Amino acid sequence: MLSTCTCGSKYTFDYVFKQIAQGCIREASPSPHLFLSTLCLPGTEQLALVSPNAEQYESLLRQLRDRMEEGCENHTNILSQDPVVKLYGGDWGLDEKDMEASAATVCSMCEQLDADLITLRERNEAAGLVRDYLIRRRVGELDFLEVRVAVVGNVDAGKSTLLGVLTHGELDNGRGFARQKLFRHKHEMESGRTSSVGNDILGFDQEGQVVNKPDSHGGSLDWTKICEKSSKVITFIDLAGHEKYLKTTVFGMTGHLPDFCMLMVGSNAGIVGMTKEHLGLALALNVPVFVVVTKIDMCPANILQETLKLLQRLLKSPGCRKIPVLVQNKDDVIVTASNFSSERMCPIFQISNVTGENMDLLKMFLNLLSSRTSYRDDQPAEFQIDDTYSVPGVGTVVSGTTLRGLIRLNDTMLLGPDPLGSFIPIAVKSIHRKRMPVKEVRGGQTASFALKKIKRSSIRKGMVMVSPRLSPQATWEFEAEILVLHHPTTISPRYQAMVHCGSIRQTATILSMNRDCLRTGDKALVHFRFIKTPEYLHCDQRLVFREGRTKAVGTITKLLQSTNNLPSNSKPPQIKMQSTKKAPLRKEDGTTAACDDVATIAQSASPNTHMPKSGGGGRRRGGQRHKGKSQNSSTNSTSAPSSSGIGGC
Ligand SMILES: Nc1nc2c(ncn2[C@@H]2O[C@H](COP(=O)(O)OP(=O)(O)OP(=O)(O)O)[C@@H](O)[C@H]2O)c(=O)[nH]1
Repeated sequence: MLSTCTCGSKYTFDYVFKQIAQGCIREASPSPHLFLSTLCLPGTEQLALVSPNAEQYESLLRQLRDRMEEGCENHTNILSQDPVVKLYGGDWGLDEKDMEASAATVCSMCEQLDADLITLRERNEAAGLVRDYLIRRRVGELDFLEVRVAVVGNVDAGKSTLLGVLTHGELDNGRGFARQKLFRHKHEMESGRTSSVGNDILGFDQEGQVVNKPDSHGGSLDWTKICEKSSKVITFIDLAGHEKYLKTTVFGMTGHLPDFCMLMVGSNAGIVGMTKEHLGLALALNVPVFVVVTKIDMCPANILQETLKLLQRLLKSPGCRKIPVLVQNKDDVIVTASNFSSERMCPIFQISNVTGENMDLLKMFLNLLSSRTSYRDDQPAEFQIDDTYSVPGVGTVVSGTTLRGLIRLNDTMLLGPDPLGSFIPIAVKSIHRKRMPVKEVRGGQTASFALKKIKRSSIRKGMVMVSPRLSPQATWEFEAEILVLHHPTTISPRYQAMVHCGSIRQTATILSMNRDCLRTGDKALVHFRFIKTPEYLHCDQRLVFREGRTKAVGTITKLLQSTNNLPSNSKPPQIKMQSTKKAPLRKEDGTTAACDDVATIAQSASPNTHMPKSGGGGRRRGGQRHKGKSQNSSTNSTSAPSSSGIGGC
């Protein structure tokens, strides 16, 4: 039987959070987790799952379906929500017979909903058995649930090492062994520093077991095999910890649309360098954060305690308003994972990449995470481009994230905006998802498309491919409500800084604002204008506005000046970019590409094409920084005002 019905009772989210904040999270009963995961019938105090009548069964089934489709408008399609159900008796615990009967009922409901019932944990309480189950919907043979996790933290926090350990299943030696498998470039091998956005994948099968099996020669990973065997794939967006790569890290956080952010902190170093900066970025973009404290094997106990104390203080501070929860056992994992998307809870893991301590808890947590993106196939499709490639024998390939809708092979989409704000019809020649050729992709999934009859130089990051149903418009000017997080002096009209919004990264000028000038902590409605090209924007999109140490975050409130958006069949004006002739496969920033899917596209087109070895994902290296610089300083043909407003009021 399921627990006492708690719907509509005092166990609200606030109550749950208060309980957690007061350290009552592991109270025997009532557990906050039960509130979130219990199925109940209205007006029933206790509910028999042992032998429900037809009406009860129908009601339970409906609730379970709703839980699985939570957050999805109209429920016309399924969100990848994996609910956790706890089976226990009214006084905490069931005898074995009732437990089996209850489990059989839930199992039959799962069958009806085409889902699997996975045992997470079983324990014996004073009054009997208690079991936690994960209910995971089944996916097609070549399909899998996708969750994106951005990995941030200061230099040397152990980001690349943890990803190496997780994805390759081999512990580190404390001297950079595990991260070697992820580095693809000589300068990274030499400096031990990540310099740009990398992708690594970790697959879980239906039972929640890791499927990654590195090749015994060289330790590379076969992404296609991982995806074939997985029902859930976690894509780690590995970001650079060094301040000089902050712009690339911001791009990774805005352009790669992470569902969650894993903030890494070296226990011996503590909250240093970029830690607060990265945490602030995740908060500004409303990305739920969990913290992983590394190197507990080499950290004296008092230093570790000090780091944890400071971390908890930071998370609870008015700026963060998080509820830190130290994860110490499977119970905590289940509680935090089921409540995580609420954004306020912040689980803290303490791990060692060298001894592997608590790695199982972290893996269990990752397996329980659900994507935050809901999708419906009937929505008009939108795809945002975060990189472009030239693939010999194939042509132009774009990679990015499907924001909504469904894109099928041979669909005609509108690609744009070009510098004049136009969108041109374009046919999708082939689609790859995590290096696997597929026939379609939907909202929330990353993909690469080979496009017909278009030069790579006509495409740039920040462009979109959208359904013609949307009649897209490009925007030069927009209004946003912004909050200045930091500026050394004052910001006034004509100030220019880089706007990061989705995969858009372009300098914009402040034309006007509803205050004379802005200082750190000020909020204002600000009128912006892009300096180079119009962009495809939406109201309510989050943005980051930054230049050096100046930082502001905000939300777009109005699109002000749109361009003529009629799809033009004329050849789009080409943006001046680097030549693509020399290298077999070149990225937009001129470095050799090793994109997830592009490698496969290239190989399928021409087996002799030289590509970096697979494994650990494609790494994109430092060029973005220089590219961004040139963008910043590029001359502008529009009527945008000059940048003389910097700092002056
Ligand atoms: N003893 C010990 N050493 C660790 C642990 N995790 C990482 N290291 C070591 O710490 C060093 C830095 O780790 P990295 O993974 O390169 O750090 P990073 O955060 O990716 O650094 P950037 O890429 O520059 O941002 C390496 O020498 C690792 O071997 C750990 O849990 N215990």
